Amino acid sequence: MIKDEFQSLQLKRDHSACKIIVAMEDYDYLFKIVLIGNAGVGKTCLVRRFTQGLFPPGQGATIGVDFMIKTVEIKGVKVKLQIWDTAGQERFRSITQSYYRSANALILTYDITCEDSFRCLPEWLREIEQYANNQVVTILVGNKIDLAEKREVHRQRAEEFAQAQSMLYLETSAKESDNVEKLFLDLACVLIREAKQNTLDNNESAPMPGEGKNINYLSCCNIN
Ligand SMILES: Nc1nc2c(ncn2[C@@H]2O[C@H](COP(=O)(O)OP(=O)(O)OP(=O)(O)O)[C@@H](O)[C@H]2O)c(=O)[nH]1
Repeated sequence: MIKDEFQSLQLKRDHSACKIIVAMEDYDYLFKIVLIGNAGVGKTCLVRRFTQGLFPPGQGATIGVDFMIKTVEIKGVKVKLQIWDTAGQERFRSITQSYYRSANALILTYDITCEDSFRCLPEWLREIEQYANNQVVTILVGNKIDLAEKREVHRQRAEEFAQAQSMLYLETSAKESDNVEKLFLDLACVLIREAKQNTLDNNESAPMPGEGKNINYLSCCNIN
């Protein structure tokens, strides 16, 4: 009797352990995506639009780093996206830099209505060069396209800049939900392709920051 109870307990334990393992492996890929860019360009709003389907009223500045998770399915492949939202304010730079290293993708965001946020891009690229691994996928995002009448950065100029830096380019509106889903899903698609080619940086033998290689990601996904 005691033995039976013990066996039943063992079975239950094995069963629950099994369940935990199933839950832990309930995705095919896990990717870390980090949003960077000047304060106020809309990084948090992009993340919240994608993960929660809302545009937060009176969104305050991010303090340090925040993260959210969303699992998506692309052509039968389950992809867990760990999305890190960093503070754009200069005073948090030393904290946020430490998140670049293990990122699979970076979303470098600027505000199309703010020339200054575009002018700072070379500075952000230097940060990427210095702190990210050289296989990171980088996409340049011009946010706030709902404010077309206030546009200060022409699309063509931004596209040319992105192309010169071997980055993908997309314009979004977190407010109107334009291209937000596309941004994350297309990025996931690129990352799946890279993972399949075994070129993602997920291990100790990863190249060190600054070893420098730019990558063109063009074919499988339909960014632009
Ligand atoms: N019109 C419009 N406003 C936006 C959009 N995205 C964000 N905003 C507004 O821009 C302001 C800053 O948005 P945040 O998402 O906090 O910007 P952030 O880049 O995360 O800022 P930090 O956390 O300081 O780095 C907020 O007032 C938002 O309501 C957008 O697509 N359109």
